[in-house]
Amino acid sequence: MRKLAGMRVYAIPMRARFRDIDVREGVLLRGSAGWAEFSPFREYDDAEARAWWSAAQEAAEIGWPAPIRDRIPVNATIPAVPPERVGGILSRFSGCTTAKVKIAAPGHPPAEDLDRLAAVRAALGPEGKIRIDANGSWEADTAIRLLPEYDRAAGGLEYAEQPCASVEELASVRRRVSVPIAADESIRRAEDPARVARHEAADIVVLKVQPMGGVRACLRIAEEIGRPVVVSSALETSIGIAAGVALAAALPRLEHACGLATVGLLERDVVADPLVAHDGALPVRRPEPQVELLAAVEADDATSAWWHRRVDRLRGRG
Ligand SMILES: O=C(O)CCC(=O)C1=CC=C[C@@H](O)[C@@H]1C(=O)O
Ligand SMILES: [Mg+2]
Repeated sequence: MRKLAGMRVYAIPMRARFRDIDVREGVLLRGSAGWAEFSPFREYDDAEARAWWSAAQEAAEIGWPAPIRDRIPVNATIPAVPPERVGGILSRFSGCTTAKVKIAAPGHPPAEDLDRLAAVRAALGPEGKIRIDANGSWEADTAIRLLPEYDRAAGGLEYAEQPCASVEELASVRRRVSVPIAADESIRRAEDPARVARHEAADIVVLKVQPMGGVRACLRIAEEIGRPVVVSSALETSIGIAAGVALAAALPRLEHACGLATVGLLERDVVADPLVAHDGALPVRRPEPQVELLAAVEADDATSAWWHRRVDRLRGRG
């Protein structure tokens, strides 16, 4: 098996479990345009991972469109943790006045979410903005019943991200509740992201560079859908986050804080000057990995072999 020049497989523990992930894994590779990250989640098949590979190719070999802003406002991201952990997690997001809170984790009752939301509101104060993300867990009826309760517990919600799985359910919930609806999986895991717009299923769309196939692909989708965009991460190192920053920097309009401050959820990073929030924003720049930091997060042999096989299949050599 031929190894890509400069290809490194990393494994980095998360500070708190996030979407059932305790250790984030992926590949960093260097091309003529710079370093790129390729980190589709393990359970995704090759068909789904293909768009992530295209995004890495764009970063490595082409680069990104010119920025029109130099600072990206970002939100804090709060995993489904008990309320007493909220303060500690928020402290990793310097100056962020918007928080996205994970809710509806399997096996956890709504009461836990409501306590978490109250703790986030207490920490942010009345001016803060709170959004929630259910990752499509609720039936439409449940969403219609619970969203007003969550709205009250949070002291007002900026929006609810993907409360239900299907576009039809999102549209029906949106017609019945006053909390604005954002679409995430209905964009990034859909054959046709524009269905969200045709069904009037969302007020806001969440765009992630890797699953959507790159910065340019995201810019095209944003134009086609014509809704306000929140650029969010796929839980990358600063190398992958830089692509999200490039998208947020190139969008014609950016009205909401972006979910790009997630490097703080990882125990380590691969660059000396990580893309973490300062004063509630990320700078628009493209950091380079450092040799010693790459060495410190190097995956074990079995993990590395698994990722090399995945990359080889996507490059047509598997
Ligand atoms: O949007 C954010 O604040 C951070 C990114 C984030 O929440 C996610 C990143 C990667 C996988 C997802 O389960 C999750 C999401 O659903 O938005
Ligand atoms: Mg989401």
